[in-house]
Amino acid sequence: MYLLRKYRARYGKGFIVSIMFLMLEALCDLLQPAMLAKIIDQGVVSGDLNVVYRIGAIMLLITAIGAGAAATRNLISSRVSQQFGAQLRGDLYRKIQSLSFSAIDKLDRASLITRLTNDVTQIQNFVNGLMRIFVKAPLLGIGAVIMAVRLNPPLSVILLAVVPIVAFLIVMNLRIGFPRFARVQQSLDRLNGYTRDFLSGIRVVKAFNRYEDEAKKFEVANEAYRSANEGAMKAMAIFNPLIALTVNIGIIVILWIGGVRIDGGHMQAGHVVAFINYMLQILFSLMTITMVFNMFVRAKSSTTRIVSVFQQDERPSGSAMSNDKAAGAARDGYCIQFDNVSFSYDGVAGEKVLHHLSFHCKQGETIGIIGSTGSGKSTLVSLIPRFYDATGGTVSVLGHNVALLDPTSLRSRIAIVPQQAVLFTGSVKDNIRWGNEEATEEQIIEAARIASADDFIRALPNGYDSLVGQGGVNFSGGQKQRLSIARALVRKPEILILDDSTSALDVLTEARIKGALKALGGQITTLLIAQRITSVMDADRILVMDNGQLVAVGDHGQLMRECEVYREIYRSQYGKEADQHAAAAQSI
Ligand SMILES: Nc1ncnc2c1ncn2[C@@H]1O[C@H](COP(=O)(O)OP(=O)(O)OP(=O)(O)O)[C@@H](O)[C@H]1O
Repeated sequence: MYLLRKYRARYGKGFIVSIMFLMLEALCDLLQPAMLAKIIDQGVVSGDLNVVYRIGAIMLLITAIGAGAAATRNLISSRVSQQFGAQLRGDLYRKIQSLSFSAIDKLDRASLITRLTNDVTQIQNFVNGLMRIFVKAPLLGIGAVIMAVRLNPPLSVILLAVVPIVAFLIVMNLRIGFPRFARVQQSLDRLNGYTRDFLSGIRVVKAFNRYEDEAKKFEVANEAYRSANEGAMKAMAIFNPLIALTVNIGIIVILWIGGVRIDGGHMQAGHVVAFINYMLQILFSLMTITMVFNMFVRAKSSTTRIVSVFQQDERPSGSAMSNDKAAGAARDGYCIQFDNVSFSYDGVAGEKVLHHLSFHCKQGETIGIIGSTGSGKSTLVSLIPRFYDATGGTVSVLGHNVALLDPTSLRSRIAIVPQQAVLFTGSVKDNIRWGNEEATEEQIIEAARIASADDFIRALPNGYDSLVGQGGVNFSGGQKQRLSIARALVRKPEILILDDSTSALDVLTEARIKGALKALGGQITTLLIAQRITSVMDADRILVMDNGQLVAVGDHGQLMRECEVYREIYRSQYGKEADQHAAAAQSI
């Protein structure tokens, strides 16, 4: 119903025109057996060739009209269903892009791919089926019953026995088929999930020689998919022949009774032929209805899956951020401020990942964030661009409470370089420009220079026009990170978040990038998450995270004197010398 309402206005007209041609086609089909009866009874049996020619010509004309209607209907239905499918796929894609991060976390990525491809195709096929055969089948079925009753009321009693049995078989088929087709979709999701995991981790699989295990996992999923499909097909394989058998028994009974009645002079041979034709039309329509109901069952489970995406929460909304860059910061002097912030991925009642954090930083400062793995560093920075909303306390950017800001407007001020560098297929230049479509050639080169990427890009055979393979396969981890940093810088952000995105760089290159950022003279406020203590040592201030708590804030010297967690991290990375360094720091 949801999809029907959404697309009725746009495709309703084409759908109705197609159905009208379909009705014309069904009418032509229905007239044929009655005319055939006339040819046999009035022409062939009485040897009147004129009747044969006259009615034969009319039959030809009706056939031509039917064929013309079928061709037109085919053209319209194909166009309407293709356009509908393309729009549904596009709308779903846009919806997925607009989903909030929590909604994306809830939906399995592999299942999103199946929804965008297979599920949309199922619905598109069903819509096409509706316009091609579905409406024709009941029309033809009901029309054939009416024509048969008009032709010979006593013989049509046989229909009274056949039709209810077949209707019962169809209902049973649907009841058994629906859960089976739903299982087919679920197993396809799992198969897609394994395929995606395997392909994205193919290097690791090869490095660990895990082909066999991965192949086995795939086989299990593949086998489950096969068995689910087989189960669904079995239901069809049993019921369709049962329906055909019932109708064929009906035909035999007609032939038998018809023969007796012709012998007794109560019926003409042409009527029996026409009656059998109508019976075959009824069989065709019932078989078609079963087939389309099966399509309906698949389309219904696909529709449920697609509608559940459409009903997910979208990105939160809010008011646009003032364009006056200084205005916000001037109000309280802080670029970023966390005030008693708590957060849980499962809403207010869920287990907290961040506990009552409070800190602030001024415009142009560099803030290092360090802490053990899983301590909440990435979660903390993801609250700044409103990827998630804090479940307690307030996060402010340039003096504005982010919970009241429009995320697009807020994110236009922020650039984030994620842990996993993501590159797209295209040229190096395109990849950097992706951060800011309006960036000039000079700005791209400048961003690459600050990110220490300019040298290696120029050394490539085609420089900035060199091609990046899918997922950046032809670049090293450090090169990918530098290109990602350049992409972030070309946005000219006020806030730059580097989420462990210098981990693949050697210390020297990392120092060069930090030096170049510093040389920008405080235009950018930088939050730098790092595992290596050397990465954050020279930051203006360092936040030390432990188990979702902010245990200390200070510069390196201060933390070495006052923070045991920080000293512990230092010790773990510097070994024995660390204690001497710590002692020296404490004496400062
Ligand atoms: N999308 C998510 N849904 C649910 N829990 C999550 C999600 N992302 C992270 N977590 C959980 O939140 C906690 C903090 O994770 P986070 O990624 O912020 O830590 P981190 O300090 O950045 O770790 P690392 O240094 O390993 O990247 C972890 O317990 C993690 O399992």
